[in-house]
Amino acid sequence: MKKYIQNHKLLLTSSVILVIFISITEAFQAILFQTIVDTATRNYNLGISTLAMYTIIFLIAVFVFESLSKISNAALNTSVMKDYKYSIINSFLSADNKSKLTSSELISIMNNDVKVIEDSYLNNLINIAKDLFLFVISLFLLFRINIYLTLSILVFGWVPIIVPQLFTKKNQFLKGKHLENLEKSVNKIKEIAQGFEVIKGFNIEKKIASIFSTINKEAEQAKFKSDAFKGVLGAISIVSGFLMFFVNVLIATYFVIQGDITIGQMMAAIQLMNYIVNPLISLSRYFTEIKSVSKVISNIQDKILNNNSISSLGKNEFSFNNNIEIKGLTYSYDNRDEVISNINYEFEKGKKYAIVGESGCGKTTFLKILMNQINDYQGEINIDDIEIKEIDPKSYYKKVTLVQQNVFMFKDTLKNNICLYNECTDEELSKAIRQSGLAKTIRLHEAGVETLVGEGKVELSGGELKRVAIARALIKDADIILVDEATSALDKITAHEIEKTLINLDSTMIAITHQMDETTLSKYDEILAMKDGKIVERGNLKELLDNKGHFYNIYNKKINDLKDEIDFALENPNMAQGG
Ligand SMILES: Nc1ncnc2c1ncn2[C@@H]1O[C@H](COP(=O)(O)OP(=O)(O)OP(=O)(O)O)[C@@H](O)[C@H]1O
Repeated sequence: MKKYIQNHKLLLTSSVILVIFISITEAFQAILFQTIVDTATRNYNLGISTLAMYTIIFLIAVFVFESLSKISNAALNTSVMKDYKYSIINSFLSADNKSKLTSSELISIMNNDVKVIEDSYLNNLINIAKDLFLFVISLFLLFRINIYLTLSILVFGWVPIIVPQLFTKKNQFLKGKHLENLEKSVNKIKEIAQGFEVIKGFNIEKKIASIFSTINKEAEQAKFKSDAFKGVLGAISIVSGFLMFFVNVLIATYFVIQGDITIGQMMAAIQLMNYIVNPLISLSRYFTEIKSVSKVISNIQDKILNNNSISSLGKNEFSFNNNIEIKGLTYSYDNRDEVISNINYEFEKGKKYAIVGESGCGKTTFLKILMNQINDYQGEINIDDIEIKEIDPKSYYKKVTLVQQNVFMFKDTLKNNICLYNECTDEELSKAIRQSGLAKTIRLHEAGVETLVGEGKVELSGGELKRVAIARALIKDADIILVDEATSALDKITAHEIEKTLINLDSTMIAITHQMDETTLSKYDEILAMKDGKIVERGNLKELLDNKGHFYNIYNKKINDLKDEIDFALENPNMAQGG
């Protein structure tokens, strides 16, 4: 956090200078007060107009310094928090997949933790500067009035500082619990918003509302405990402050009776005592709050800002002219069972490969490794003799693309969703639209490529989303397209069309497919049949069917499943239509 504040030295300096001026004007109020009272009690001989003029100067000074100080503080807050939030998002985007936070954790950090830091750290730093100056100036002025009063304050003044420090740990603990529960509550709210249709569709509104109610109750209770403890802590500070204040008022009264100070000086001393006592109370609170929020700051630092960026891994430029050679590729999540087990294979440039296999055999994991999303595997993956880990990920992602099962859409225009905020010419865009088969969709909407899509806007069908993903790959002129079940959740005709579109592209394509129809599969140069993390068979469709091995079994099972589906639909036309 210090680094972010230091980056705005000018604003920090102006904020500190302005609070010094505020402290001086506030302390001057005591002197003005003393002058007025001593004039009233005839110790001074000043006219009312002179006193009025002093008062007006004082009011103008307060207005100018207060407003300038607030503006400067706001500018400092805005600039520091802007940089801090940017760094968090930047670190989130540079993190590798393993150390990435979940979306709820990120939202919670950006909404809750950052706000706590702004309120309890940044604002308190300026408050500390202000109170410190007010304390020093007031002490100096009081010293000039009476040395014994000053000494008494210096002795008793530590009470309100020391007492709350005894409770810092408990305060930190309660604040931590509050944030922890708040995060759980945010997660649930997000789930409710995302799962709206499932909740309605299965009539579980009441159950979900009741689960939320429990989580929300816990969050509110944790907040209450933290606020209540903070309140009691504040009360303890205030009482210790009052104790010190009244002891000193009594001492001042004694000096007036003795004739050592005037009534005006006593009034000024009381005012100055306020300016000494109050900062002492506030300072201890500010320090306690800063200490408790430092845990939140170090948490953000550890969780996200200290993440190793994946861009620090490889340095070589990506180039693909020959082949991808895989040797002894083995991988297991968290050192458990092997999900990918000793794969040896060679993909050749320009060819189309289909990966088939039963659910859970490791197809997606294999693709994630090829996509450089997982890089703690054993074995080697060499692209034109350069190991993927040695290739600069930025240059890799320029030419390798993944068409995922779920295509994420930004709430923006179709054009921006295809070009993904990169410059792309009208010709490039039209070509990508034509080749991906999106032209019909775009013609349907009046605004064409400027049509707003995404949640709450035009929602694209499953097939159209897949076509957007293909258009993205075409726009970046990808050398390698990895496809993770591009046709899942699509009807047979659309699925067939999408797969046909992909097969007709020039790029090298490695696609997980569940399309067990002869027409599609026969178009692939090679089919890889996977089982238990291994490639157990390879060859073109005819070869694999002739082999009558693992692929043959999967293929036949799918065909039989399809036949059963058709028979069921014929026997139960109503149910089939409904489902
Ligand atoms: N992030 C993860 N952490 C731990 N285990 C995982 C993780 N992702 C996948 N697995 C496990 O690894 C195995 C292979 O999963 P993978 O998704 O690669 O299979 P798949 O063949 O693509 O399955 P499907 O066809 O159902 O998508 C499964 O047992 C799965 O539970």
